Amino acid sequence: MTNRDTLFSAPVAKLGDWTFDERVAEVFPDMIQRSVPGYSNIISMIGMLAERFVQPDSHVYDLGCSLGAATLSVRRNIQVPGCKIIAVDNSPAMVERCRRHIDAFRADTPVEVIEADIRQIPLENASLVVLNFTLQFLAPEERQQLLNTIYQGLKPGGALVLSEKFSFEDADVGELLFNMHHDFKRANGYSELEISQKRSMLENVMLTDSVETHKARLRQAGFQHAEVWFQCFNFGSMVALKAGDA
Ligand SMILES: C[S@@+](CC[C@H](N)C(=O)[O-])C[C@H]1O[C@@H](n2cnc3c(N)ncnc32)[C@H](O)[C@@H]1O
Ligand SMILES: O=C(O)C(=O)C[C@]1(C(=O)O)C=C[C@@H](O)C=C1
Repeated sequence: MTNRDTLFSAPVAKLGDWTFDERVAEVFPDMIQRSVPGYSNIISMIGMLAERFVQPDSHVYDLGCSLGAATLSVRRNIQVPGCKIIAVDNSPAMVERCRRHIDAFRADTPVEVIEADIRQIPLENASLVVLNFTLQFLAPEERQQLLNTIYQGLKPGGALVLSEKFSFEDADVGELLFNMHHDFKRANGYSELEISQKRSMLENVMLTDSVETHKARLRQAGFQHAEVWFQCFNFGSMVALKAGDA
């Protein structure tokens, strides 16, 4: 059973900044499905990427895991000895539901769900790191440091999956894709009021980058290869690779 997102269907007198609180966590599966074009494809394909990249006796990190959708997709798709998935989120409401959600399914690979800030956790022995629509919620000046830490925590041959809402260097394309995203939300039953109230709440807390900016940061962190593997309108996912042992 998923609850329908009607959080912003009535006018809100004082719109504050966006937070991942109890009310958002309660409707999150419906909200993200109706807000992010391609979300369920990305979740399924993260499982396929896991099948290819997860190494024995290594860690998988799901950073900003929310309710654990990417973690579950990874876990469903790997049969690797000695592997552990570490799912991290700093929203207590998300973490509590994530633990229940993960425990509802049986599987061999252990999952540790940690309530913590992803800017502060140590990363080690990783073969796969997932940042599925999370980096965009860090302040832009903090993004490089996290990517550096991820690169250093990855084993040779490891990969980072980085999904984001993108901005575009070409203003006309940017406007088209922004409008297509709004069409997508309308087609999924969101009203103009819901769309504009959410947009204004996200304005200060979700600052998007272009694919070019992401690539430059990934290169700077040390990743030898990075490319977009999925895109729908202004949402997409990149994969960045750390070279294997020579
Ligand atoms: C859009 S959601 C991610 C969706 C999720 N990865 C999925 O695939 O369903 C962003 C998540 O990042 C978390 N988050 C944002 N900043 C964080 C931080 N500094 N440390 C830990 N979690 C953070 C939020 O609490 C939220 O649950
Ligand atoms: O840009 C928007 O309108 C969004 O709704 C995006 C977005 C996201 O990309 O994380 C923002 C918050 C919610 O977690 C779901 C989707």
